Amino acid sequence: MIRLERVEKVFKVRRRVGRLRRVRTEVRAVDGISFDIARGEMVGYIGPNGAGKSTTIKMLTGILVPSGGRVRVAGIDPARERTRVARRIGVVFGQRTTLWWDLPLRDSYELVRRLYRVPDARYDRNLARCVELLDLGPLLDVPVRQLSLGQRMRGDIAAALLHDPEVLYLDEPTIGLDVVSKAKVRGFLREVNDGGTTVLLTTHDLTDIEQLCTRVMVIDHGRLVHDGDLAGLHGAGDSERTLVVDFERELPPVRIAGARPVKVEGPRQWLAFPASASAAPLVAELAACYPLVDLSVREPAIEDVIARMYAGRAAL
Ligand SMILES: Nc1ncnc2c1ncn2[C@@H]1O[C@H](COP(=O)(O)OP(=O)(O)OP(=O)(O)O)[C@@H](O)[C@H]1O
Repeated sequence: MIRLERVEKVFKVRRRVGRLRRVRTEVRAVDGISFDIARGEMVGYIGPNGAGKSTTIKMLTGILVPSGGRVRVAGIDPARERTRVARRIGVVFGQRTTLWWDLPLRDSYELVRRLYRVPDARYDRNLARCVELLDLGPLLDVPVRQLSLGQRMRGDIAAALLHDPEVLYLDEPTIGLDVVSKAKVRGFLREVNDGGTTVLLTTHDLTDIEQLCTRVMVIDHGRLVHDGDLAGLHGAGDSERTLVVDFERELPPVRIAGARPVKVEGPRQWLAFPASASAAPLVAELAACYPLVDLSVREPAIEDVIARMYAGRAAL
């Protein structure tokens, strides 16, 4: 469905040197990336800030023309046939809305319908499904500017799906959302993918990846440094997850096999354990041996996982 062959994107920029001089330099935002994504896959695309994720997605939509290599989406070259590719893809940028700010959601959707010439029956069916699964009913007549971030995000995701795209690109779809909204968005994306839509998901939240993607690609300095499952990524860098545990009262740092105490703050304690291991036996032991009130599992930051991955390689 998506094929990249040695794709490059080089930006020419002018940099200030000293007070008066400016020199021309190049930024290699994407530096020879190749990958294939099959129809129906849901793939995570992660990396630190400035790694080249957005640039890749912009080349997949045809907004940016590659400096080298070959891009195909559903067999189409996006840079040459931008309108044709637009009918096959949906895009959600978490940080920006594609909706009309002053219009109610319903009117924005109507404009999308006309823009893509979506047949009435198909539009009605898709809208009804999004309204039901994303709880948009009470929001349809509210102007976009009055929506909360989580509501707006759900509105944006629906707008991207009304024309039945075969491929969905999501750039940080859960950024800034509370736990409930995140769960709603993730549940919906799972349904969309189960329905056969190919999804490429960019995120800084490893929980998104853990809950949604069987495959994750990591980009750093414009290069692909990992393509495999999340456990493989954690394993490559010996990264750690953290159990955040609330006890009934203050306790000395608890010691259980397979985890190490990291921090104690009143009745709350943080315990690190290998990210590739299951949390279940640790939770069972804590529940059996200590006065447990609440517990959650935190994923490591993507930056930490990548730093550990490099450290692991350097040690080989
Ligand atoms: N239009 C542009 N002109 C010049 N340089 C650019 C342009 N767009 C991106 N870059 C540079 O290309 C590199 C990759 O940027 P990109 O936005 O693709 O990263 P990203 O992985 O999406 O980062 P983030 O997680 O912060 O969104 C960065 O060094 C960035 O400064």
